[in-house]
Amino acid sequence: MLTGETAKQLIQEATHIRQRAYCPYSNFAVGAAILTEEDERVYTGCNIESSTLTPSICAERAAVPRAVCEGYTKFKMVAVVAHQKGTFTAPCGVCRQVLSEFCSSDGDIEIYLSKPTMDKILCTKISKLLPLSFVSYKIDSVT
Ligand SMILES: O=c1ccn([C@H]2C[C@H](O)[C@@H](CO)O2)c(=O)[nH]1
Ligand SMILES: [Zn+2]
Repeated sequence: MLTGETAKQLIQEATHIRQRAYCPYSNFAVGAAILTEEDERVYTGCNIESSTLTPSICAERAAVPRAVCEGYTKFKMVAVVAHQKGTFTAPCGVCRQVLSEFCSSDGDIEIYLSKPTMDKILCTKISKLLPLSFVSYKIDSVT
């Protein structure tokens, strides 16, 4: 359970798991941490690559099954940590779709993008990263 500066603690958890990244093909290590709405649990993941590349899994999607298998399906916040010069590392399209499945009861997820140094942190939300996602597409609300 996180208290106090929750987003920063979540970024620290993502930074920690990033050390476990298995990324011999890209050499690009990513860590992700999910804070659940229920019980404020934290579940983390790192990217895991395959020599055949296609089955590689992103850090965000490595963290999701750890939360869901423990019974947590409402995500309040997600932190993503990588080290890319001059830009933030944002979740890929597939991860955006997967995360949007598990929005908290307000219908959104806060997303924090950071480097391990935390010198700059970008705060956004899944509804901004993936507007009109498949799960939120309600035919009656579109005129
Ligand atoms: O948000 C992201 C972006 C990229 N990657 C991984 C996929 C691949 O292993 C490596 C290079 O794209 O980084 C993630 O895990 N999360
Ligand atoms: Zn991804």
